[in-house]
Amino acid sequence: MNETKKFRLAVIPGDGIGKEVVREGLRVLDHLAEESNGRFAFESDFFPWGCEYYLENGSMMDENGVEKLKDYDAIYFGAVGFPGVPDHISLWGLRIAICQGLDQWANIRPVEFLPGIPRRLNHPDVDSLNWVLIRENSEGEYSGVGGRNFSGRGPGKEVAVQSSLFTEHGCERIIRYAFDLARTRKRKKVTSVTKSNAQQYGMVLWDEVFVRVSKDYPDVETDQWLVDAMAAQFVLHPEELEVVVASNLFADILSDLGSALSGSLGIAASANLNPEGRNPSMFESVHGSAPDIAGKGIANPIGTIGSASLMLDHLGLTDESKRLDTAIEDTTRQGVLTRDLGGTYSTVQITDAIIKNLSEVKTKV
Ligand SMILES: NC(=O)C1=CN([C@@H]2O[C@H](COP(=O)(O)OP(=O)(O)OC[C@H]3O[C@@H](n4cnc5c(N)ncnc54)[C@H](O)[C@@H]3O)[C@@H](O)[C@H]2O)C=CC1
Ligand SMILES: CC(=O)C(=O)O
Ligand SMILES: [K+]
Ligand SMILES: [Mn+2]
Repeated sequence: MNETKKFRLAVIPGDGIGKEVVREGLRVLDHLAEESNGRFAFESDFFPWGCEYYLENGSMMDENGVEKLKDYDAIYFGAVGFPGVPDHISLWGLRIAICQGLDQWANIRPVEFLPGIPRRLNHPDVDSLNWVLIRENSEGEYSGVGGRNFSGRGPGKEVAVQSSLFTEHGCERIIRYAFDLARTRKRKKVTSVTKSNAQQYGMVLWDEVFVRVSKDYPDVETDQWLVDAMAAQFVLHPEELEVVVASNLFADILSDLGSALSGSLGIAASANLNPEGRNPSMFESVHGSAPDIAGKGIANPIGTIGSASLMLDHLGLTDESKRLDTAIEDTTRQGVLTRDLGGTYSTVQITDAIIKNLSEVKTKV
């Protein structure tokens, strides 16, 4: 018998429902490893980083936390943020620290319309819709450039500066990524989203790079939109969307819109990739820690389980990834849904159903 292929995972459940949904994702991964009969295995190390850790230790993660993560094949992440710690401290101290620290510059956020889910979008093609948002994940509006409390100003006269930073290199690599991805899809089309009428420096640079790079891909159709109109396009003409590339902030907002249109924020998966493979990539749901429903056992685990599927694919376990996607689809088609989708099933029951369906699709794919 061949030697077992071992994958080392860094698991960071984080805060709120992050902990509840990562637990479920790991059950699915363990199930897949078990039924592989020793073909592969996951070795998971847990990192208790998050808001509780911050309240005890004064930082969101270990001082050399990002360095520690470099030893792993992949990072499986829940969500970060909880009342008691300001959101900008928790987000910058953990998720952004990891994404920027490990140069995970491509955030892939598919928008998928699963079967059996009440439709929020009244569109004739709704059952066949799917597109993918490519979010620039290293700079732009989340570059952290700015400041507050400039000297000489008293109460009531504060000034804050929050700048966006766009580099030609940063724009080019994410735009090329989008074009390369488009070439693998049925419809070869990339839509670029900016706001270069009002943001006349960084976004104009982005537009120029987009036009230049597009010339290397004459086989790929292109489209350019301003973000306000694109928000409407998501609702009015989603059949026009295939690969959509946008800046850090714009794609962040558009991905929540896309997931809501497809049913719920709870079903959206994502991958934070370092495409060169110099550092591990990180897989997490699109949603946050949802303090409003944390601890109730009702969070939808599909976004995080779907992110495990993206991780499997990234690790070369492509059959397992496809089977997991099929099992998720079977589960929603059977009407096994959490409350955010109008169902009554718990977080754990959704996972139970996915695992059961996995056993049934073993022979199908
Ligand atoms: N990548 C990350 O770790 C992210 C962290 N956050 C943080 O999360 C915290 C809460 O942020 P919010 O703006 O409330 O966004 P959120 O995504 O946590 O929640 C928004 C709404 O969607 C619902 N929801 C989200 N995920 C769900 C799921 N799996 N199942 C059912 N319902 C779900 C929540 O109950 C809430 O009503 C903040 O601290 C924020 O900074 C927000 C987004 C991403
Ligand atoms: C922070 C956040 O909202 C996101 O990464 O989607
Ligand atoms: K998340
Ligand atoms: Mn977001």
